Amino acid sequence: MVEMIEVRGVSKSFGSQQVLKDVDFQVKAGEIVGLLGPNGAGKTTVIRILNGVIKADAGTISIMGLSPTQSDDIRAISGIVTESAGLYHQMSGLENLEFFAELYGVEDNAQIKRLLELFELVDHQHKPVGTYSTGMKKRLALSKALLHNPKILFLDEPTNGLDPDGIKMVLSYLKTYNQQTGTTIILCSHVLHQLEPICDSFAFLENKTIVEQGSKQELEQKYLTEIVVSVSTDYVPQEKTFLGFRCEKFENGMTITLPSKEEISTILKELLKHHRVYSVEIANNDLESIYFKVREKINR
Ligand SMILES: Nc1ncnc2c1ncn2[C@@H]1O[C@H](COP(=O)(O)OP(=O)(O)OP(=O)(O)O)[C@@H](O)[C@H]1O
Repeated sequence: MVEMIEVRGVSKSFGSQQVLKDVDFQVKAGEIVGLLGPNGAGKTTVIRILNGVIKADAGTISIMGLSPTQSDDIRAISGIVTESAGLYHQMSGLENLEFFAELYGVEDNAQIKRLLELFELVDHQHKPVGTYSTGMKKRLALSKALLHNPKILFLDEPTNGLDPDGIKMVLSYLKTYNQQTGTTIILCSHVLHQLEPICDSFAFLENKTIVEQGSKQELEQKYLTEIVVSVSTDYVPQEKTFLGFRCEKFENGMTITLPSKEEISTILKELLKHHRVYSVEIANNDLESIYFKVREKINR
């Protein structure tokens, strides 16, 4: 995959407050990248700089070979969804899309119909947007951002305000859209576990800079120095170790701490000689656990 976005040494201050310092990251074409960090870390600021809404104080940025200062060209190849979706509430969903399609010079008449179908808004297209649920508004805002078939989609906290069903729905639409069209998607959020299933890679923004970037597999390899395996079994450990590995009992089983995944089969073989095993799960390889490891390392 080729680099779609290349950010090098970007810094930004608002007055005397430095928000970004030497930010580096890359995004490959067709990837879904999660830009993750706590509240106030500067995620929105990064998105606004990439879009040319505000200017960086230092550093270089290339978006498909363009600089964010070429804002018209950037707008032509990208779409953005922010918290304030910029929809007209007194107009219907369809009228909103027709209005913005004309504004963006979208000539493909079938595009609105396609998006209404993709985001399951056909039945609601004639209702005023003011009567839409938060989830429907998000889906309409996504449709609006995708009217001109952008190559890159920027999403600022796309799941904010949604209930669990709404979150699942919006994220699965995004994944489907990415797979169907190959559109590169950058989304920022402070809710790590939500983005884990849909992102190909992650960039962690902390202490004003990107402290780590990589795919889940790359991050696991780098940060998971031990594996905690949760085993549901009828075996009840009497000791604090099992086959020499640290273990702890819980109601229907035990957790065992192993130096690597390789030892999982060793402990299972031994257990299955005399006991039943109902499930085996790695308990510490979720994105949140890895993120805590990254933070531990940088704050050391
Ligand atoms: N236009 C501005 N003028 C002054 N300060 C600003 C401006 N925009 C952002 N900031 C400050 O920059 C910091 C980073 O803000 P930003 O919105 O980029 O963070 P964020 O990571 O997106 O946060 P959140 O997760 O809460 O949305 C905050 O301290 C914020 O107050």
